Amino acid sequence: MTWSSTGSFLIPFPVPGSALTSTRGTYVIGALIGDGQYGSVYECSGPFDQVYALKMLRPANKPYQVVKEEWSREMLRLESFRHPNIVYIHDAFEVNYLFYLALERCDTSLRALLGAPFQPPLLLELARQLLMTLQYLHDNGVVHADLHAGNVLISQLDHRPLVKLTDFGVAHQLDGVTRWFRPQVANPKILVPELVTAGYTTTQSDLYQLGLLMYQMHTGQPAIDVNVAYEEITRQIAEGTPRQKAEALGTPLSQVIAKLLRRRDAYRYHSARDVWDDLRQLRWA
Ligand SMILES: Nc1ncnc2c1ncn2[C@@H]1O[C@H](COP(=O)(O)OP(=O)(O)OP(=O)(O)O)[C@@H](O)[C@H]1O
Repeated sequence: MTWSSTGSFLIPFPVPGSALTSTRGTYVIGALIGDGQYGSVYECSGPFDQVYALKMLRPANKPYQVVKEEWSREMLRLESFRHPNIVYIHDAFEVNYLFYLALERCDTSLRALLGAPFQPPLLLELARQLLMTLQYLHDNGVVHADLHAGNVLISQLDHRPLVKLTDFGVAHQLDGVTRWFRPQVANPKILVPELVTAGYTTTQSDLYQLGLLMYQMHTGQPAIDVNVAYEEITRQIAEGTPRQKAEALGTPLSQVIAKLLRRRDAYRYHSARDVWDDLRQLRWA
């Protein structure tokens, strides 16, 4: 049995075969799909034998009340969205001091597909769906702020790939302002220039993160080397290395990616819609 330390008490994590009951019925835990920084995701079977991805928020030594607030925020946010490219939430519940979200089970994540250059039609289709999703979020004043390849899930992989954006634990409601001043983040996967140099995030930060994803889909390589010290990562970002790498590619798509990766958020595309206006006109050799 796996044990977790949450401050003063030890709480057992669920194991395959165990059952968890919410007001909507019983969920039987299956295999662990994966672990992230803030959660563990299990395959599970729901009250009508449907398959879900059950995300358990990892207590990670945070006080009970803090974890509960994070879970509640993510649940309310997911419940408020109605978009075909945002992962669907079916249930949310607490069992034995642990918090769960029963989510639509997707086939894979973008992270699992990266490693070699994507064929242009696939890249364009994934970018189109991500742009449509970001425009929806930004129109509703929400910054995702955690747009890395592990959070871009994909369904119907064998048929017509359907993007499902997930993980709104960090997402922020801008409430009329354009900049969200926030504590520095430790996760190099989600750093953006304005956060590194001025301590804020904006809707255009999501476009920068999309630029990083598109660069990697286009080349098979990350635009930022994250296997180095944190200071070196922030230096690459502050000095504009990703944009320079994109420009050096010299392909039609690379010009769009380079504009997404501009250091100054004001010089990037102003909206996801503007990005698609350029992308749809690209001609591939
Ligand atoms: N609804 C889902 N369907 C299928 N797989 C999922 C689903 N949600 C998450 N996963 C997978 O579970 C794993 C863990 O996800 P989680 O969101 O906890 O962390 P992460 O995205 O890997 O990293 P981080 O915590 O840094 O964001 C990932 O491999 C992710 O692709």
